[in-house]
Amino acid sequence: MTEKTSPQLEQELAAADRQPWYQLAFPPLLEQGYQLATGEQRLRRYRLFGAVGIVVFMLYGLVDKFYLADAYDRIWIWRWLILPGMGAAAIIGSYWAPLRRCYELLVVSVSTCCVLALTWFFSLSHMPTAQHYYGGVMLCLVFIMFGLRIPFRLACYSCFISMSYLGWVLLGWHFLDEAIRSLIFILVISSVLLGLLGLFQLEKEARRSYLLAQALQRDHRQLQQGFKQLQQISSIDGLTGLFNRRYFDQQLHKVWDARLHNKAGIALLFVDVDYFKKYNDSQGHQMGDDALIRVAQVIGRHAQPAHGCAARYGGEEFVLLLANCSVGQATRLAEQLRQDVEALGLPHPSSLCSQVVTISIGIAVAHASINQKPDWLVSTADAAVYQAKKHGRNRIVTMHSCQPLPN
Ligand SMILES: Nc1nc2c(ncn2[C@@H]2O[C@H](COP(=O)(O)OP(=O)(O)OP(=O)(O)O)[C@@H](O)[C@H]2O)c(=O)[nH]1
Repeated sequence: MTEKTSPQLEQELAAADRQPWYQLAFPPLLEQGYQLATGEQRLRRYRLFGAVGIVVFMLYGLVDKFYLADAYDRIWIWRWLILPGMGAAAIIGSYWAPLRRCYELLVVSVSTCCVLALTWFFSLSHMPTAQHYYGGVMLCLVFIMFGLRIPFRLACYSCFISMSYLGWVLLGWHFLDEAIRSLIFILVISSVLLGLLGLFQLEKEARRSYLLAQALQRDHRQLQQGFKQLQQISSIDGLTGLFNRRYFDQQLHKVWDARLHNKAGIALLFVDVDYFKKYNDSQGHQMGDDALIRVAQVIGRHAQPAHGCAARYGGEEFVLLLANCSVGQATRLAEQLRQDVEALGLPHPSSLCSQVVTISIGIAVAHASINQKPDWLVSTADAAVYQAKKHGRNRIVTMHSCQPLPN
């Protein structure tokens, strides 16, 4: 079965296509799908980059010893224990399902804490070397944006909080020249703005790719549905709903080829409605159509879809193909079919053989063989039905190949 695109998803795909360039969120159903589709990948990235980030953050502890020597006593515990511990806890927590819903918030919180801590570290020091620590702040923010690649919206919050605290610290950091402090702030804020712009583009691209993939999947589903409908239309008879001759021909060859090395017999029942021209002439064409539909329904009930098919061969002629069928089984089934049609009791006053609509059935049974073509079944069943007509109609005649057949 091809999966159908839900109308809501269809609408949302169209709406997402018209979204303004600055909008990053999809409509609800699409957004849910996007989060689901990318969730695992993001989680893996947070774990891997988070672990690398923790190691790098701790390595800088060696630098603190020389560059922030006067504040090292207060810093080291944060640098070596508290912040790496928070990071490690967040990574371990990612394996705990209830935490996954708010996991991104946790990642942003921990990484923002690291930026704030870095800013706090150098604000504690009065060594001239401390001013170089703005580079660390920048590095940390770039890592959050392009290493962890957190969502743009959360990155904005993180940058806003970090920049506010940095600005506040720089304002009160009087031992450094005001011009240098302004330069530091401008450098950091401009790199943050450029970073955010890049992150916005990255997220936009990722979302556009997802949208494109969804639209392609939808088109693929629609094509599959259309193809299936076309296949059905091209193989079904419009009046009776049975398969048409085209489909029957294909099935006959398929069944025959599949049983070339099989001992089971293949039976073909050729069914012809008796005196149907007279029925049409007396009852009218519309009634004739109705009678064909009723007869077709009975024939359809005797079909075994897994091993053959029932089809309208043309006009008032039908065929019933039965694989794995002996002469005895085919004859019994044909007799039952004949009786069932008769039992419909469709009045046929102009028939010369009965008061009701009846059928004649020609049966051909054979083993599939490379020395014989499957068309043999059709011509033989046709000849058999001709015999049935000749001998009075409303009867069955069986013919089979000269090779031994199962009874
Ligand atoms: N109502 C209706 N009639 C159809 C349809 N297709 C074919 N027929 C009619 O079926 C009749 C078949 O007539 P014949 O081939 O002479 O066969 P018959 O009258 O049944 O005679 P026997 O087969 O010898 O009993 C023709 O009158 C066709 O017009 C159809 O779709 N609807």
